[in-house]
Amino acid sequence: MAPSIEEKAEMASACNGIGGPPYRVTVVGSGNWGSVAAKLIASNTVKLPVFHDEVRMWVFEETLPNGEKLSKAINQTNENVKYLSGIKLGKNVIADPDLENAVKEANMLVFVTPHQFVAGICKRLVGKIKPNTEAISLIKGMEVKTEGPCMISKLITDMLGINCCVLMGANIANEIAVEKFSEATIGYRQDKEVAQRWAQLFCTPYFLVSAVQDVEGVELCGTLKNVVAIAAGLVDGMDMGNNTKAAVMRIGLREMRALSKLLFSSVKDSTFFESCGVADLITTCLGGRNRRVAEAFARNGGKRSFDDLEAELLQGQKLQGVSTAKEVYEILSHRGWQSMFPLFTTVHEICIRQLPPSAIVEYKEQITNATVVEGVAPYC
Ligand SMILES: NC(=O)c1ccc[n+]([C@@H]2O[C@H](COP(=O)([O-])OP(=O)(O)OC[C@H]3O[C@@H](n4cnc5c(N)ncnc54)[C@H](O)[C@@H]3O)[C@@H](O)[C@H]2O)c1
Ligand SMILES: O=P(O)(O)OC[C@H](O)CO
Repeated sequence: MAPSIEEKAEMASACNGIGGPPYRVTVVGSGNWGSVAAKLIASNTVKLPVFHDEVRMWVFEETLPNGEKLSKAINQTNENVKYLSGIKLGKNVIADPDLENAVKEANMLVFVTPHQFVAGICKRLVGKIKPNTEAISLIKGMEVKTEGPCMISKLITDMLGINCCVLMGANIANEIAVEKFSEATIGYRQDKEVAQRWAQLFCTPYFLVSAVQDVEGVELCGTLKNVVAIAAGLVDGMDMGNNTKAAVMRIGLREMRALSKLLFSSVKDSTFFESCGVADLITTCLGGRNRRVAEAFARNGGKRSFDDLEAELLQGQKLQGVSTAKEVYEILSHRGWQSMFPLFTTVHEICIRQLPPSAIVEYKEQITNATVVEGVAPYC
């Protein structure tokens, strides 16, 4: 049985000497994964004395078809009726549509929104968060600025002046929501203790978390695999079979590793063998949303846009792969690296309908002739 509030306060006071649990968590985001993350976290905060029971979850407010506000519906039903219906989040999850109010007491912030919204959210949070707050980003994506790529964890650190770890992995949210076993990887910069606290917050018997000292490696794995997932979906949409899909995944993994290492020399090879690496690539290419929408795109012969298909098939959930392919393309073209990354380049050109879906395997000439990236064995 979970301890009572009084018992928790007593235990916390014994373990921190100041009375009351020292850590208070807010989840910034409430989409499909955001809601599952809140559920995972809430199941731990009620049990562990170092955390306040309550988990605030910031909701980007919207009006449901019945006229009700989403945040109110979540608090009444204890379910995110739009993004994760049928799953109880835990009574200690409180939906809050007021961003400032949601973060004002927290000293552990979990960022989990589609990557295109993070800069706007952080702008609103400047000067509004408590000193010594720690953050973790579950967001798979990056921004490209004039000076080059900026990972989301770095953007959070730069804009808010707080340390930011990352958590990525083979984590299709709907499967974790029904407590099917999976693993995840935390990437941390220096402070192992902070990483361990995040692991404590997320770990459950069905969600095992490990930590590696490689923020950029972990985050780039989570980000770049979405581009490969688009390629895998295109292959599925043209019924090209398992061998072709495996080939695309292998080439994609190779490009993920090569680009990550070119962008950040600190990235470790071993990171690609963690859950955030090859395992996430596999699950995304088998069962993710990027794969699914790309399959529909190819089945339509590229006649309907990704935006159109995303809106129809995902009902408000967001794809990350199409915008990431564009961001990667910007990096590659700025540096003249397109020929070294034929799969990434071709995915973008298909997404913008400059090339037909079938081009996903027609670029093999380029692969054969591709410049070999330092440290990466030749393609053929
Ligand atoms: N869903 C998964 O299985 C999964 C698993 C692991 C990681 N992720 C990553 O987590 C991140 C968040 O994904 P998700 O699945 O929780 O979200 P989602 O795609 O299910 O939902 C979209 C969210 O964006 C919000 N939104 C819409 N317009 C907005 C705006 N202008 N400003 C702020 N928010 C707005 C919506 O309210 C909703 O909460 C992504 O980077 C994704 O790649 C997702
Ligand atoms: O559904 P996707 O394609 O956004 O992928 C979900 C997760 O990132 C899988 O780990």
